[in-house]
Formats: sequence, structure tokens, C-alpha cells
Amino acid sequence: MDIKLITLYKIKMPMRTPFSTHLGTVEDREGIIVEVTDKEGLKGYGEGVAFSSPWYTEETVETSYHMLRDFLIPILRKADLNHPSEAGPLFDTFKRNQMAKAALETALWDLAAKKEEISLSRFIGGTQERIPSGVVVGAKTKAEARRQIETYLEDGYQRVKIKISPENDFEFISDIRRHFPELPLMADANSAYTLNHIDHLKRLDDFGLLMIEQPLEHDDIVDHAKLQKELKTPICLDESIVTFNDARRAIELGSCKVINIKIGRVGGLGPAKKIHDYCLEKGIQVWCGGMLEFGISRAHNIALASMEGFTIPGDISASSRYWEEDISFPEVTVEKGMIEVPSHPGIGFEINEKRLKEVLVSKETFAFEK
Ligand SMILES: O=C(O)CCC(=O)c1ccccc1C(=O)O
Ligand SMILES: [Mg+2]
Repeated sequence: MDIKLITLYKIKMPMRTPFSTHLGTVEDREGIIVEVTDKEGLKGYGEGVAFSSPWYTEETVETSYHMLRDFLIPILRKADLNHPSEAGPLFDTFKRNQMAKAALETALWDLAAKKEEISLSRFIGGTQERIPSGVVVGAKTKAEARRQIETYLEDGYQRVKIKISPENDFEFISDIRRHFPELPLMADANSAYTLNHIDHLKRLDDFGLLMIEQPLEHDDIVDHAKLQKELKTPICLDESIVTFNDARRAIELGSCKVINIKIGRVGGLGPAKKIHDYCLEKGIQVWCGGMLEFGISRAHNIALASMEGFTIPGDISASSRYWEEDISFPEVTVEKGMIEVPSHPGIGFEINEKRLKEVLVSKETFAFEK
């Protein structure tokens, strides 16, 4: 792919409003922007979506940076890739660290699409010109959740997801259902429950949720299979699906009816596509998850979600949902509940250099000599 240099930008930006789950609150979002420049001067971008602390998966901004600097960039330097689909298998020389892998792998996909002068969406086989948009409410009180939902519905969002735990689920969901009886609503537990909560969870069946996301442990697929047999509400897996084989095994066991695909969590666009294709074949629904991300990862999500199997509105919202000003432009906007898939080459978004400078923590460049 004729790579000339790679630049890593570590950044930090305050969220417009803090985002809370039962696991903790994110106020300042740190991240890594990966810029891969080829010999013609074309630039591809990727984003490392790990958080500052390992509350969602085991990765952090610092571990991702270490993986990129000390393992992934060096192995890429030695390899002579012809196509970005070769990066995933190359990086799997090293175990896990999916978000670090995805940060670099997605930059290679953007670069390759730009070289072909087609949009990333077309390059990966996307067919949809606009995608339905959903939004996540991360509120501490039910009054705050209700206010947020009202605003989001005015903005046109087609689906709302709330974060739940055994302590607040009935309070939040029953209040939302009373005020918004027809709202396409789902709940994400981020592993707040155990199998001891089966009867508790069964009672949530009455609320007509689209699905319940990751009720049980982050690395479980066996207990989820037991739970799915007892629940009418479809189970969607998020944290449990980190590789293609995780998806294959979960589907074989009946652990879920839906999979939330996050490019970062599964190690890149290549694996994300592979999981999508398999789910489509097996009749398992998929949607694109979010990571409170900046515009580069959001752009990759939009390209992924333009593929045929992404029929459910995902957690892809407007840039303004989380940011005063994003590091890319144009900002992602939601019109009548839909986000337009760009037709420009690559991800179809540029870096907002002024904003990147404002939020920059550090910058490091790695030259590739042949
Ligand atoms: O709007 C978004 O970006 C996704 C919000 C969200 O639910 C989430 C945010 C951070 C980490 C994990 C999750 C999740 O899907 O579990
Ligand atoms: Mg989730």
C-alpha cells in the first residue's frame, strides 16, 4: 500500500454532557487519531476508541497507544500489504487488543478507498444511501431521561436506548413507557444482571422493548443462551462478541437474536464485515454500536452501517449529541431521523485542523523506509 508515514494524535475533549452507565461516568473523552500517509500524499484516518480506564473492555487509551507504537506499526512496517483486508489477519499475530488493531486497520481501509477514488461505503460493498439513526440516553434520573428523550424525538431520532441496572430498570422503563407508549425503545445493561435475575428480567418482557443488550457478563455466551430461552425480549450481545468466532459460537448456542457490531470491539472493518455477512446468512439481526466517538470513528460507522444487513437504527447519532465541535467536518447531522452516507472518496469527511489542534495532547510520527 506504499505507506510513507503514520502519525498518532492523542486528543482529549470534554463531553457536552457527562455520559453515565452503572459502571461509571465519562466526562472527558480521550482518544487516538491515526493518520496513514502514502507516497502520493493521500491520507487515511482511523480512530482508537478505547476509554481512559478499562471499564468497557480491558483496553485503555494508553494500552492502545502502546500496542500501536510497539507492535502494530512495527509489524505493518515489515509487511507489504496489497489490500486493507490483509491487515486484520496480520495483526492477529498478536492477541486481542481489538481497539488498537481497529484504529490502524480502519485508517488503511480509508486510504485504500481514497486510492480507488470511491467512497468507503462503496469500497466495502455498502448499498444504502442513508441510514436510520438512534440515540442513547445516559441520564442519572428519570426526569432527566424524559427531557432528553423529548429533545431527541424533536430532532427526529428513530430509536432510543437507555442504560439500565436492577436498581433502576422498572423506574426508568415504566416512566418512559407511560410518556412514550409507542417509542421504539431498547435497554442496555452492560452486564448489570446475573442468572439470579431471571424472574426480574422476565417482568421486563411486558414493556415491549426492541431488545435487551448485554444483560449478563461481558465474556459469557452460555448463561445468555439459558436466559434467551426464558425471555420473550430478544437478547442483543455487545461485549461478548469480540471476534468472528465469538459471533459464530453465540449464534450456534442461541445466546442472542441480535448482535451489536462495533468496529473497535471486533478489531476492524474486515472482521466487522465478516460478522455482518455471517449474521445476514443466519438471519441474525445486526446494528452498529457506538463508543462516544469522535468524527473519524463515526464516519467509519456510517460506512459500515450502509451495508445491507444494518436495518435497525444503530447508536450512530449526530456529532452534536456529544461534542461542542467535532474534530472532523462536515459534522454528522440527522435529518428526519436519517444520516446521509457520503459519496466522496474514502470516509468522506475531512479533519478539522483547528479543532484537532485545540484538543491535541500529543503527536508522534513514525516514518516507513523501505
Ligand atoms: O452513543 C454511543 O456512542 C454509544 C453509547 C453506549 O451505549 C456505549 C458507550 C460507551 C461504551 C459502551 C456503550 C455500549 O454500547 O455499551
Ligand atoms: Mg452496549
